[in-house]
Amino acid sequence: MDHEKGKPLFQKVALIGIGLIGSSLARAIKKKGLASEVVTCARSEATRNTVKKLGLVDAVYDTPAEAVRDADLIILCTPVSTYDDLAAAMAPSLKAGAIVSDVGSVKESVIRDVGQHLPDGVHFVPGHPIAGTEHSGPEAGFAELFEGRWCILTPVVGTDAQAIAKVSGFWTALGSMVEIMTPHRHDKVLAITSHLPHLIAYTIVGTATDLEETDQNDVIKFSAGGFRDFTRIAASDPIMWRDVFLNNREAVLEMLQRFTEDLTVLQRAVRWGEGDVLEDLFRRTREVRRGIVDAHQAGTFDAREPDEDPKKQ
Ligand SMILES: NC(=O)c1ccc[n+]([C@@H]2O[C@H](COP(=O)([O-])OP(=O)(O)OC[C@H]3O[C@@H](n4cnc5c(N)ncnc54)[C@H](O)[C@@H]3O)[C@@H](O)[C@H]2O)c1
Ligand SMILES: O=C(O)C(=O)C[C@]1(C(=O)O)C=C[C@@H](O)C=C1
Repeated sequence: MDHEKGKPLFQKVALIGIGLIGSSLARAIKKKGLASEVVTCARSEATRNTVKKLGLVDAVYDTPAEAVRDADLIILCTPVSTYDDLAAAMAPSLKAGAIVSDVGSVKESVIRDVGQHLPDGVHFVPGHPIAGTEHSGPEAGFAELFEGRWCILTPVVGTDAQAIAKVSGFWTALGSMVEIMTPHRHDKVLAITSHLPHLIAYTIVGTATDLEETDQNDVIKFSAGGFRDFTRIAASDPIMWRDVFLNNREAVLEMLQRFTEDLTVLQRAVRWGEGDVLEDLFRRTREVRRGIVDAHQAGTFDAREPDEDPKKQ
């Protein structure tokens, strides 16, 4: 379903949560004219005032129930452990035919937590934009965040095809490329491509900061290259990531097990001076990186290099 320029895809969009992802959506929807009205809700008066000051939406409510009234599209944009309570709170106020979606970084638990509360006649099309930064809050968002990025949709079998097409058209209009997959596959793929890298970054930065004070000072002083890249990832929102690991436990543990075995092989190679083992792996991984860069250049992959993102410096 293509977005006809100048014609909104939805009358009213309600964003539940307005941090990095919610505020980026608000900015992008406004910029591209995808909705006649965009509203949100926030728990604290301070956040409501910030959102008003930034002019991100048409109205800011205190509760999700007020925000979703008459909305055609509702997108949950809070940490995934909040979804259960939020879905319960907003369910009685949803209009018939409304589409509920989300941006959560895990999908099986979200389908379980949200799906149980939605009334008949409301469509649920779970989503996950593979786009973000280490920053959080309403000031951190930007309208271009989703451009050239993948958005994965994980509707369950039997979901209304028109609702899926509308959500897919919405992300395409935001500049994303859309892929549909099962929630199980999503959680497994993201466990290795996103969740484990974050866990490793949190670990390595934690290990470095647990060193004796003199070593620690040098770590900070000389952190220009690889370590600095890890610190960017390890600066990501603690609550969001706590919730990811609590809600994708099995897939993360499976990937962590494989990772630990591979790390042990490398540990052994270092200990016994097995240069060929190290060189062989490093050659293979360099090819993976080159493949990703080539795919970027051919436009068949995530179109933007991370370094091009001004908010990530
Ligand atoms: N940050 C990323 O890189 C990224 C990328 C893709 C998807 N996601 C997903 O997007 C969602 C939001 O992440 P974010 O990066 O925007 O986080 P964020 O911390 O920037 O924003 C979350 C917002 O939700 C609000 N919030 C928390 N609990 C709430 C509640 N009970 N009711 C109302 N508001 C509440 C917070 O106050 C905050 O403003 C998460 O589910 C995350 O998994 C994040
Ligand atoms: O680029 C980053 O800073 C991100 O961490 C973004 C990233 C990722 O791991 O790729 C993080 C979490 C998401 O759910 C999707 C995207």
